[in-house]
Amino acid sequence: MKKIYNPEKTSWKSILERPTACIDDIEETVLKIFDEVIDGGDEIIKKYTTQFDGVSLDEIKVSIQEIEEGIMEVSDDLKKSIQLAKENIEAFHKAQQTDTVVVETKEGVTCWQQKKPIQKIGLYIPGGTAPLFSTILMLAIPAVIAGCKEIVLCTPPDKEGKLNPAILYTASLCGVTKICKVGGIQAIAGMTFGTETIPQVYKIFGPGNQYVTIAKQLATKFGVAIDMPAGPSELLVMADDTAIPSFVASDLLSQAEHGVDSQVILVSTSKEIIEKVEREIEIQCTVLPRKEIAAAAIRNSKLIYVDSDEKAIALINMYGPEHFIICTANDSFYVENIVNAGSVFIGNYTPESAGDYASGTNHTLPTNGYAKQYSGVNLDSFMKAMTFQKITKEGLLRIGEAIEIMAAAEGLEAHKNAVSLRLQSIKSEA
Ligand SMILES: NC(=O)c1ccc[n+]([C@@H]2O[C@H](COP(=O)([O-])OP(=O)(O)OC[C@H]3O[C@@H](n4cnc5c(N)ncnc54)[C@H](O)[C@@H]3O)[C@@H](O)[C@H]2O)c1
Ligand SMILES: N[C@H](CO)Cc1c[nH]c[nH+]1
Ligand SMILES: [Zn+2]
Repeated sequence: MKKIYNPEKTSWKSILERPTACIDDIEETVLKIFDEVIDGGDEIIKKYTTQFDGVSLDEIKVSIQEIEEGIMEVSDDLKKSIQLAKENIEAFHKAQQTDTVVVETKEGVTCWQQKKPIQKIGLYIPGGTAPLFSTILMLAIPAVIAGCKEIVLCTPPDKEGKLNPAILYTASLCGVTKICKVGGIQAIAGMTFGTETIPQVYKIFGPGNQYVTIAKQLATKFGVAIDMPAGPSELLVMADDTAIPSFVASDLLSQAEHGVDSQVILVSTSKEIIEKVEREIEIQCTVLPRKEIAAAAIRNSKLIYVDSDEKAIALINMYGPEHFIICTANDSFYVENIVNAGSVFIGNYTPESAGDYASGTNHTLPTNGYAKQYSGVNLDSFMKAMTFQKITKEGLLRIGEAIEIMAAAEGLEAHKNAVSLRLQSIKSEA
């Protein structure tokens, strides 16, 4: 891990650099695959699945038999754990439902706003190096609460062309019926343009590696909406000398093991804590099954010493981490002053893994600094806020003249007429 003991001597830009590839590096490949999928549909999806996932698929859609067999393979312990997580995620996302907002802005002029579900959505579930069935909970649960009608799920197959049983169990538990064995850029192309098997959707959700994330971003040029750029995982821990080094190291490694392009950062006001955490990372990393991946991500990562909380928070807000853990005595300072982070974890006993799986919050979060302008997935992500209005004759008499004057000032005579004709009619009745 790169050690930075004096941020004043290093440019903040270089401190905050991320290892993710930039859009230009991948754009050409994505647009080529998009073009081919538009013309060739399922055949092209299968061709790229062979190229990138190393498997030749007979069928893209998972059959009912495959789902039933998968469900039987999942242990009771895992089923119970998934159900506990589901309860918490459901409770937290149900509580995000809002009532219709109704306002009579002037007597006779009633405006209201009501949320309506997005009818057709696509869920991308990462599966390149680990089958992230927990992401199904994070996406399908709010989608069902919102009332989305058509939910398609895409996730990469393994080398035998199969999906992990826990993916099949969780999808079926959450009410997803159409599951496609396709990942990467080709999955995003399928859901953006539609193929014989994969339905075209209005909005694509879900995290993924750089290929998936950049494909999602480019897909928006073709009319589909996306939740946000949710790419390689990140964690920033702020620790003072009340932090527990082994806990901090375990949190940093938890996000480092996601992928070689993940990045984890420790910011601390204690040089001693930095040294201890660094040693703990070395010890804990060696026994991890994914130690090569974690070690590669750790090489992208940084240990930063700062001499004040004010400097620390300025740096953290400039970085905008996906996950932010606060392990300091004065945690309220950071809670009050953090403005750019996807999800915040407070105290020595709030591991980031809790939010990844089971506390109730959503783990699909903005990365790469996008926490500055995007929220993580939440119930509203699956809905549109539609507005309605109803105006009585009396109401139009109250606001009509203002509309006429404004329309005339914009030089839009037809707009003015739409009011004037009605006002004349009302006045002639009186
Ligand atoms: N931000 C979030 O909310 C969040 C949540 C969970 C996971 N993640 C991230 O999701 C990612 C999951 O990555 P993953 O790779 O395990 O699974 P993935 O499903 O995102 O990607 C796998 C796919 O990438 C494609 N691919 C691989 N190499 C390619 C190449 N050279 N060219 C074109 N396509 C290629 C393949 O088609 C493969 O199916 C990790 O980076 C993890 O950190 C982020
Ligand atoms: N930490 C990931 C989001 O960056 C989510 C996840 C799923 N499974 C384990 N972790
Ligand atoms: Zn994780």
